[in-house]
Amino acid sequence: MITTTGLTKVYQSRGRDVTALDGVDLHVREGEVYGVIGQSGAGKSSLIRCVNLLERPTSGTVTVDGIDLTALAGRGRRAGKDLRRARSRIGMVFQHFNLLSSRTVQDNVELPLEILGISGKERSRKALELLDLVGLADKAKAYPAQLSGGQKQRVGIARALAGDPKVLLSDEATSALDPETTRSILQLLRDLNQQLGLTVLLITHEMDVVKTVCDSAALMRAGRVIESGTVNELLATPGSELAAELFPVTGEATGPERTVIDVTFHGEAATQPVISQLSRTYNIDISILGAAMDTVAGKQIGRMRIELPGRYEENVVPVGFLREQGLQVDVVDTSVPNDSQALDLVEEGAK
Ligand SMILES: Nc1ncnc2c1ncn2[C@@H]1O[C@H](COP(=O)(O)OP(=O)(O)OP(=O)(O)O)[C@@H](O)[C@H]1O
Repeated sequence: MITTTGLTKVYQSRGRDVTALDGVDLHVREGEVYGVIGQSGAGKSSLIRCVNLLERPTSGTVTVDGIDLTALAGRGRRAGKDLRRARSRIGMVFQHFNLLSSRTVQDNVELPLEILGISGKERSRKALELLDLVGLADKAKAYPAQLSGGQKQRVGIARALAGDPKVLLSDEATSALDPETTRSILQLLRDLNQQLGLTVLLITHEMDVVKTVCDSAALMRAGRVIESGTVNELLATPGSELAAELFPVTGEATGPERTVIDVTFHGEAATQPVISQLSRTYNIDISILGAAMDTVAGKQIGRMRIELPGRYEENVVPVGFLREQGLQVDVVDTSVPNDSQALDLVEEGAK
């Protein structure tokens, strides 16, 4: 639904170049909620502003729903007719809501419809329908100043949906909200995604947002995408930074000559008594250093950090046993062999 290829944005600032985006390739599938996470300055805002051509990229292309937006003329307020039409199919939600304080809630939602030249009666019907959808049917005549932050954001979302977009872009939509309101707004985005089949691209600096609502995620640093994939793929990728942050477990080895591993349990594996089987089969004592259960991307996942006696070379077979049970095993000490060397060792151990 959204594809960027080689997206680059270089700003001129006080006579020098600032590279905000450095060749970003992004693929957002139809109907998914895709989160881009990164620290301040990583380039997230530049990315979202380039995706709807509020900023014109220095190079690279942006395709939304099959239309190459970068091929259409203009940018920002000076967009040409074709670009404006394409942009009306992309809703945008802002961190600080950007509501007009002199207009009622209903008139705020009607604004994009006025710009599209829709008649008064039809505008009013559509705005009331959208306010009902976001749970604010009773606030149509209120003014933004009379609303809570969460209600203002609901109005922002209703306004973003006015042009029947297929894509919703969300720029830190929950950053100004308290945790409970954040949860309700994320739930609303999820509901809209499912009810309307809306594709959502959101940027955030909060890992909890990704954990709560995203099907896929990308990690940005210094204008580049460092990692990306579905949340489940990321969680199953050994060494993934996003996975470690989405689902951290801690715990230190209790002494030398120990092997510390993180075991991740997905789906069926979560209910198998693998740790006691491991202990019995190989007659080893296992210490649990840390553990957590959580719901990530709507699925129950468990992660446990355990310690086995002896160095890694002595534990190749038990580690292989865990992997055979369908568990993901990450060895915590980075001095251990890489995956293919580990596989050789498992094969040798099995002989
Ligand atoms: N209009 C601009 N002119 C010059 N430099 C800019 C401009 N906009 C952004 N930058 C620079 O580009 C880089 C990326 O900024 P951007 O706002 O895209 O990052 P971000 O990840 O969204 O950060 P934040 O969460 O703080 O908004 C930063 O170094 C920033 O200073």
